[in-house]
Amino acid sequence: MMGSERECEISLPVIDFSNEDLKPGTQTWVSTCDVVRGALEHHGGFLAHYNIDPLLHDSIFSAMEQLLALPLETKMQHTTDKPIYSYAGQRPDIPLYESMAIDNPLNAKDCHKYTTTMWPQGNDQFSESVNSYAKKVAELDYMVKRMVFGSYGLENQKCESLIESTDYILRCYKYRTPKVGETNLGVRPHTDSGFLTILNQRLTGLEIQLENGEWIQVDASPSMFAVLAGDAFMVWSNDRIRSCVHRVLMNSKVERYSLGLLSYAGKVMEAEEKLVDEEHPLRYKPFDHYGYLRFFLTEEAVKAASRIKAYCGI
Ligand SMILES: O=C(O)CCC(=O)C(=O)O
Ligand SMILES: [Fe+2]
Repeated sequence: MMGSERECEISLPVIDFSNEDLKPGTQTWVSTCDVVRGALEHHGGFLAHYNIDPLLHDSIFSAMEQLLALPLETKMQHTTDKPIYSYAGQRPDIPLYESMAIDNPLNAKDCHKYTTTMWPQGNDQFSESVNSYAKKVAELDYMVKRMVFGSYGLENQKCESLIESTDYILRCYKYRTPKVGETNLGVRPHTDSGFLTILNQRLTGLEIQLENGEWIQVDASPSMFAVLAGDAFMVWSNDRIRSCVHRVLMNSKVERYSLGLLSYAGKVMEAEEKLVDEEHPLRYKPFDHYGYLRFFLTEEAVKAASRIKAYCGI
């Protein structure tokens, strides 16, 4: 199904990224670029149908179950110098939630290093699954970014240099089931602080808020990926694209696992100059993504109506 321009204004399109005809230069590519951009401008996201090898899907999810089943002290080890939580959880306001981040999962050596921190005796299956899965989902990330650049009429070279200076994180989420009387809130409504987030969930629970305020439940399927713009994409696009509001509700009787490939700008980034004009005056100062992540948890940020505007809005 390919939503028309009108359709993607009212609902979240499901875009088929496994279509063989989806190659730069084809008519399908050109029309898909516009649907991708339309969905990101209206809702901050869309759903992507993207096939991954079922064996890889099974192995990455069992790898994540193993990881999150490690003792808390093991999971809480410091694994990155970046200002991100390598382990997040044990929060009284969202007691069901836990997550762990693997820094630079596209690099086999970094996957191996992370793995030996968690399993000093080694766990090749874990590090290989992480690396293969991240590489496969990164292909989708590149395609989406190329399409957005294409739809705005920007040179591909600009996209290549953005991708080159991008840092990736693979974050895995686990939600336990609520106890009697406990909230079923997994994660409260929020936008992500990154550039683009690509989520795949093992069980339903993820919900996306449309432009009109309506909440849409995302289906759980190995080939269904939610592609969500984060605050940095909003900065880059000078507010043409909005960051996607989403939340997680635990409505199942078993633990829920979900996986996200998150991208961050590794270099100071400015709003794309071609997206600044009289009708769209410059809205942001140069943006230091890691500076933003450090700012993100300060009291000033928590109090702000918009954290990104508080950090670098003009
Ligand atoms: O569990 C999920 O699928 C997404 C979690 C999420 O949105 C987040 O932690 O930022
Ligand atoms: Fe999120």
